[in-house]
Amino acid sequence: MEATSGSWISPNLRRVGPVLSLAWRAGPALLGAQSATALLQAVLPVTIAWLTKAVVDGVGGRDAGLAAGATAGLVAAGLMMGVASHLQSFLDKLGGYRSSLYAQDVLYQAVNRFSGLARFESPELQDRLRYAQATAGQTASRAVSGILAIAGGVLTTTALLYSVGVISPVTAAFLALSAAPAAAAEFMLARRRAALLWDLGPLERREIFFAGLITSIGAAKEVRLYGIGDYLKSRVRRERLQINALHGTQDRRELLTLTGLGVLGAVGTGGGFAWIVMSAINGTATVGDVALYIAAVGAAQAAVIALSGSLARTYEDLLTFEHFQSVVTAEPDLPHAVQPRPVTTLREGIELRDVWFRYSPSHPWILRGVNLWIPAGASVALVGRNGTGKSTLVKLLCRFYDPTRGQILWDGVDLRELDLAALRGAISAVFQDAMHYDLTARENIGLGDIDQMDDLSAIRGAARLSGMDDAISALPRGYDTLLTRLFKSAAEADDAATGVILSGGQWQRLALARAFLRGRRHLLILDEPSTGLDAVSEADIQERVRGVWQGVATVVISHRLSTAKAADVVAVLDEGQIAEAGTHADLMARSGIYAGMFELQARGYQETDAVVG
Ligand SMILES: Nc1ncnc2c1ncn2[C@@H]1O[C@H](COP(=O)(O)OP(=O)(O)OP(=O)(O)O)[C@@H](O)[C@H]1O
Repeated sequence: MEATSGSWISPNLRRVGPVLSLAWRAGPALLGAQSATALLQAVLPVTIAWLTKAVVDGVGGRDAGLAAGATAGLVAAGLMMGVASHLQSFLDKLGGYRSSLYAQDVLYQAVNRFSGLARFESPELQDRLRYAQATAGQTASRAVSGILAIAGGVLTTTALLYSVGVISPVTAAFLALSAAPAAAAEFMLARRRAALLWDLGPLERREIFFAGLITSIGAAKEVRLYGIGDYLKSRVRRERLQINALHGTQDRRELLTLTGLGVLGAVGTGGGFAWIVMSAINGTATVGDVALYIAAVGAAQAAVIALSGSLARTYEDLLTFEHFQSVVTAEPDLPHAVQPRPVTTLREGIELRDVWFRYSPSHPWILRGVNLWIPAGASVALVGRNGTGKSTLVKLLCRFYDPTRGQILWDGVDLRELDLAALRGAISAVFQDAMHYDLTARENIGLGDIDQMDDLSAIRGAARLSGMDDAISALPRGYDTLLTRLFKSAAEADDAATGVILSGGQWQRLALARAFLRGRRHLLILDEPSTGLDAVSEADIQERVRGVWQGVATVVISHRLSTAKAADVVAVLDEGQIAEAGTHADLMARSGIYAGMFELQARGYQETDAVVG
């Protein structure tokens, strides 16, 4: 990472442009006002130092006009100073609201552009996303304020040094001696702090994960039954101890550096003071010059402290902003066709031609030369043991990943050449790990086709097909009932009206309703659609699915071979390849893997009357 590499000033300067550009796009007038106020705040301390000299010289030289004019100027400058600092913090806050809204839009738009899944599985991206979200929240606006403060601080310090230099170059040298190392050291410390931030990333993510298990409702049952609360607490503690140790090292480094700098600063300002006093006694400087020095030292020390603080914070913010930039400027995760071809109604079918796939070069091969034909209008059941790659195969059909080798052809056209959004629009799916949205029943179904979100009759129609209409209608607020107990809608004043929790089978039916709402698309994917359903419900759902999607190419994954039996073609995935494919009758006649599995299940039913999954 750059924070630990050799040249670090220029990368930071390069980051300044994008930060300012973001603030500019979020609100140009506001950025202008922030800059003007920062400039005013930068010149006021120098003006005050010179006015102080003029007052003292005016009083010493009995020049009433000079003393009165400079005093009036001092009062006005003091007034402006008071107003400017409050105005600055007000404008910084306004700028913060604007740029965080803008940055949030840009960030989530960029994340929505990740069309595949691989990026979400990268720990590095997860860390970057966390920092990018922080940036979208506050970091960008803090960086803007910081950049303006640094520019102002540099201006103030330079002008003060110059002012002191005009009356005594040696004194100015003493003052610089006290200021320059402090600024340089803050840079160095900020750089280390930024590197620390990156090292803390994985530790903090693990800490959040374990802490989340202790507090989440999802894990509460197992945590209590297995008695693992203390174990999880110790994992949180272990991560926190490591985080604290890293912080402690940095804190000790800062203590030593800043103490050394404090001593150096005192020597510098003390030396300068001694020099200017001696000069005044010798008659080579005026009493006003001594006053200027005292005012300048005070202002310079305040400016350097503020500048050092701004440098440190802004350096960290700029580095965090780098993560935001890397996310929003990331290349597409799946190559996009230059001239994407439209997705036409599936006429012939989908062909998997020698498809090889692994999740990354360091992962094992999951699919090893799969050849499969999914005819238009027919249903294909994909069966096989756990972990043989059935869900992986359907993820490739949705183009969440591209095959590592081989091709998937939609009526002869490679999926990579098709318009990706149109391809996704042509597919309806119920995934094995279907989402439970902590939203209302209406929204849970409406998300299947966002255009119909407000069409209650369409939503009810989908729920009726999945057998959920009665159950939803009986909920406290019908279709507007929250299906979670985590939130409370604004309208709900009492506890009795808060959300409900559905059963596993009801959630599964809701996922089916979401797919039903999409209506007939060109390809239907059902990955374990009967998970959590009792045998009667399963048969009922199968019937309904057939009714709606008769004639639509369907891929169904099921461990219940009664579902497979009903399909036009059964394909057995084994060791990364299609080991057998044909009708149920063909495969039974072949007495191979499928026939063995089917007979085992059938025997289970006969002997125990139970379902063997
Ligand atoms: N995102 C991923 N990254 C790395 N490996 C993965 C990923 N998803 C799945 N795998 C691995 O790929 C293999 C196939 O998984 P997949 O979910 O496709 O199997 P499956 O046949 O659907 O299994 P099941 O019948 O249990 O649902 C498994 O070994 C799994 O660990």
